[in-house]
Amino acid sequence: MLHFENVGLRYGMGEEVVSDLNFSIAPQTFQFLTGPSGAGKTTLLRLMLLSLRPTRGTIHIFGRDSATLTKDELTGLRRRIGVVFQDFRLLDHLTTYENVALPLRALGRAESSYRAEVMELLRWVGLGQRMNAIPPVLSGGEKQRAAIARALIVRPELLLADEPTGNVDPGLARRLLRLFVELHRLGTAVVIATHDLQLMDQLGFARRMVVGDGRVDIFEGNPE
Ligand SMILES: Nc1ncnc2c1ncn2[C@@H]1O[C@H](COP(=O)(O)OP(=O)(O)OP(=O)(O)O)[C@@H](O)[C@H]1O
Repeated sequence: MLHFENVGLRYGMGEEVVSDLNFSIAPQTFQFLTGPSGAGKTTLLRLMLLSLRPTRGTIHIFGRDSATLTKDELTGLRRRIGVVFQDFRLLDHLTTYENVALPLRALGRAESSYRAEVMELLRWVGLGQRMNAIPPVLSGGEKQRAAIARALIVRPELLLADEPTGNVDPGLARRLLRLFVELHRLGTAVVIATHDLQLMDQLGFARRMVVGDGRVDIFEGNPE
């Protein structure tokens, strides 16, 4: 579903942050993206989302060469991707419930068809009591969980998450990881950027993509 061929990226006139990347993300797979701070994990996630264009090489997404996509086509493809970024990007004037329901509303679904589903997911991520709160009054960890719920609610084909358990305690991190695994089992390809070795060790089957020195080394997980 996602294929990088000789991809390189530099910001402005700087050195290449990543060079000659060649890898694929297959449907229904689970991978961690890891590596030292500043190695290029966020850059790689932004390339996968096509919010950054490679300075060289090609990226194929859902079978299409990203360089040939029109703006509308790009918007259509992005709807198939769930994203959790470090700055959450919640809408401050909407409640937590409304933020999470937004992608379903955008798909034209009637509220009666998704209300119970949204509430169940919010309870699962520990926001059952915060459904009517607006993001400015949520803690960092609560915002992060709202952003995760919003990314998961449409069961995207591809999920890209940047440090999704960075602001929560270990118990909740394990619970959120279970949610990502469940999504994967339902058919989503999951990419989680993390520094958390303990978290990665909990999923022996997950592939590890280690970013460093501009390259990505891939270590396959154990068979499930
Ligand atoms: N918009 C930008 N303009 C210029 N340089 C950038 C930009 N964004 C990132 N960089 C540089 O690119 C490199 C990779 O950054 P990136 O944020 O992808 O790393 P990271 O592995 O996600 O780091 P962290 O783990 O600290 O979040 C760093 O040297 C960073 O300073």
